[in-house]
Amino acid sequence: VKKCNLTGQWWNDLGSNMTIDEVKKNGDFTGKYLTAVSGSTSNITASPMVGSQQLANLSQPTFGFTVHWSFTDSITVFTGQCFVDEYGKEVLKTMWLLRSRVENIKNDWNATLVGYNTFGRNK
Ligand SMILES: O=C(CCCC[C@@H]1SC[C@@H]2NC(=O)N[C@@H]21)Nc1ccc([N+](=O)[O-])cc1
Repeated sequence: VKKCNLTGQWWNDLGSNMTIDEVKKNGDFTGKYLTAVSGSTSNITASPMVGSQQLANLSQPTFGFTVHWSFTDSITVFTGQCFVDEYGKEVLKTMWLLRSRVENIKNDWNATLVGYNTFGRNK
């Protein structure tokens, strides 16, 4: 049976590193996210994340998680699915929304970035 266990270390195409702690019986998990890139001038530090995954069929689960950036006033939500590729490698295909704080509601239109990241088990 193909299996994608989210627990452990992941690296994405930007070089960011994420560590997911044990996945609880209800699918919830916590972890730490160290981004390799930032649009903020602050020094990058590790940030806490919380998330959850589907448990229905343990094969190739969908999931989501939220990163509460510790160094700048913004939040990113990721959502995606874990796949096992033809070589048996686990791959996380994700899309994200990055919401930055803006001073004025007039700037709300310009406050959310969207993108995608692929994560693997090696740097
Ligand atoms: O920079 C930030 C917080 C860090 C975001 C990293 C993003 S999350 C999606 C993508 N995948 C990664 O692994 N890393 C990137 N916040 C921010 C950005 C821009 C501004 N801004 O004012 O332009 C303010 C805060």
